[in-house]
Amino acid sequence: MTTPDLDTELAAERHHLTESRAALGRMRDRAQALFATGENVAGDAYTAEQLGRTLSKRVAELADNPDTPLFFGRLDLDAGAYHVGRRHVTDDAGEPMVLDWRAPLSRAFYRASVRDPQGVATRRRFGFVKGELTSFEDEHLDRGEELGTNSRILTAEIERPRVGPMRDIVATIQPEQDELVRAELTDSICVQGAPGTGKTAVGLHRAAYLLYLHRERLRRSGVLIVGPNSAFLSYISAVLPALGEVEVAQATVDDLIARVPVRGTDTAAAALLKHDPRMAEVLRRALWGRIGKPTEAIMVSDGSYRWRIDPEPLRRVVDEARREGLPYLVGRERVQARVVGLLQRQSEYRTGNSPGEGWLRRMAKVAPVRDFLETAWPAVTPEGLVVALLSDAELLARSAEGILTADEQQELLWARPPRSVKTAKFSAADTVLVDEATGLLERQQSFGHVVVDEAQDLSPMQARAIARRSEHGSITLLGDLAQGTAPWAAADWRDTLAHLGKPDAAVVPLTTGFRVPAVVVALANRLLPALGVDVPEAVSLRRDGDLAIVAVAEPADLDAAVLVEVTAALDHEGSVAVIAADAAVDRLRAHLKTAGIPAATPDDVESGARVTVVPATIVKGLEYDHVIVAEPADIVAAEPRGLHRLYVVLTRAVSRLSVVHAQPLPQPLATT
Ligand SMILES: Nc1ncnc2c1ncn2[C@@H]1O[C@H](COP(=O)(O)OP(=O)(O)OP(=O)(O)O)[C@@H](O)[C@H]1O
Repeated sequence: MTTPDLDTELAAERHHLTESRAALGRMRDRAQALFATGENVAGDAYTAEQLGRTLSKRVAELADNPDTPLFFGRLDLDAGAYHVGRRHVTDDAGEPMVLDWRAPLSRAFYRASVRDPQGVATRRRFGFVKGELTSFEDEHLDRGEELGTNSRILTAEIERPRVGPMRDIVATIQPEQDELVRAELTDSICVQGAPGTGKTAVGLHRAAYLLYLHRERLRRSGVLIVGPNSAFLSYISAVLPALGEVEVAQATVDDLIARVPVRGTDTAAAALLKHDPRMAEVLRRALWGRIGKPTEAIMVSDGSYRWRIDPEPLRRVVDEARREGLPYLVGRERVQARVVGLLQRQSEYRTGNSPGEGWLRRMAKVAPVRDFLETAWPAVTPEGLVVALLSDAELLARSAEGILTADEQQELLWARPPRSVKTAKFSAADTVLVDEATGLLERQQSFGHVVVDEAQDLSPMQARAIARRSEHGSITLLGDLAQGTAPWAAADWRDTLAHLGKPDAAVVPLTTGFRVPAVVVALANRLLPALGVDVPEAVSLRRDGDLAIVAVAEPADLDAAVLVEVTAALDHEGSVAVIAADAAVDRLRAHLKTAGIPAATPDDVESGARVTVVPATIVKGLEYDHVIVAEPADIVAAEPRGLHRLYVVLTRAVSRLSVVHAQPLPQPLATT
């Protein structure tokens, strides 16, 4: 840095920060005032409500968090200097004081380099402590100076202790991440990245970026973030609001398809089969096989008239509607409307008058038309279709012929069919079948953009459920094949992309790790050859960090050893997590409690407790400064893809990892 008078310069920047905060405050006051008077100016109740909603959103978007810097960088271009920050701030004359990080001009902040300066003479990064500007760092690109990942401010940001929910990374997005964040709305992309390479961060920032660039369009169609579980969703839930985006839907795949309550269970084999893409074709056949060939005429009495439609034209109506390839219930409505149309034509011919709306509605419901529809194109619900398929061996055999073996069909059939659709005890896997059936029956909402995190665990049928919700939009798929723990986890992204209906999406790797220290990555990487996937190894940017392997003599000593590690970790700043096989979680939590250390659950990101005890099966996507893994052999033994689970568990640590074990370490870790 070669600034003539650092103090004066810093004072000037602080002044600009104070002024910008004040200007943002005035922008918020104006929005607030409009919000307060909105009801008086809007004509009717509906417009008033719409306006009120827009304005209250606007007020929320303009919220200022005093703990985060309003701007974090400055670009000196030929055309002048711009501060780059979380949102646009303008002075009372409308002149920019802070430029939104997503504005086209801000792009150079992330991408400019000595080789390609993009008009930038100097790039300045600011250091902050709790929203107070404390330092800055200049790169004079025009003089060939470039810090890259050696930036002190970037390093401090990456190494800062993690407490509470996930934070945004707008100040330090790296060039290869920025390329993904700013990809076109029409581009569907798949990011394969090792643990901690910023996939989640990239996905969330991409959502914010797209909303900025295509605000109106995406407000109408919506942006959806799909994550693996509710603990993960609450961990990431603060990022988009901090970026001023308060209106993005976040859901797990299960939330998305939750049409029926889950009250039943499956064998592992049946669940696997229900997530198999062959089931889509079986369901399709079961549904369309219901359509019958009209053999009888329809006769309708209408006052003194009698109308008749012969089987032949009825057959034509049904065949035509079938060929149109519409969702089943839309097709049914078509058939109904066309049959009424045929009646209408007869009536017009005979009476010389056009019948009114009431007549058309009545004809659609008369018994002969209803009876015809019930045989030719029967009504059905998604739940009804699934119940029928899983209860009726003959229907299943007919629908699955040449697709499922007899054994597979047997595996699917309910041992005791429910008495009615209402009393059916659907399993979690049945819900994907019900969703597939829904997609066959009716049109589903398609979002403008869908971000899917931890996508390696999507089953083909879950991928199809997401495909239906992004049919007219694009997707960002984020994941790591090495972290696939579901029985149907993907081995190749091309398969998942095909099921998602985006077979041509680019698969882009991210390899620089921002979370896990190099010593810990080296340990976790020992598992990679045993995981059976072809992925690039992570390269950690972090040289700090500690790893301790603690062997105890007896299983009975394990909890005490974990307690020692937790106590030691509490001497340092940052969050502490004990991660264990699910079955050991209650025991460990009780042990800590007896020792006077209350532990939070992972759902509770706002909890004041510094220690969290986390079941291995829900730790995916989360991170903690100090991680204590209790008995890795139990984590591996708990499930078929236990080694993959252990890989996930070991890569949650930001600063320190302690592995406490009484049993021998799992094979790949034991070899030193
Ligand atoms: N450019 C960056 N600057 C600062 N911190 C970053 C950057 N990129 C990522 N991080 C931080 O690194 C950590 C890991 O990021 P993130 O959770 O997005 O990784 P991931 O690839 O989704 O990991 P996993 O595979 O474990 O789910 C987070 O704390 C994130 O804030």
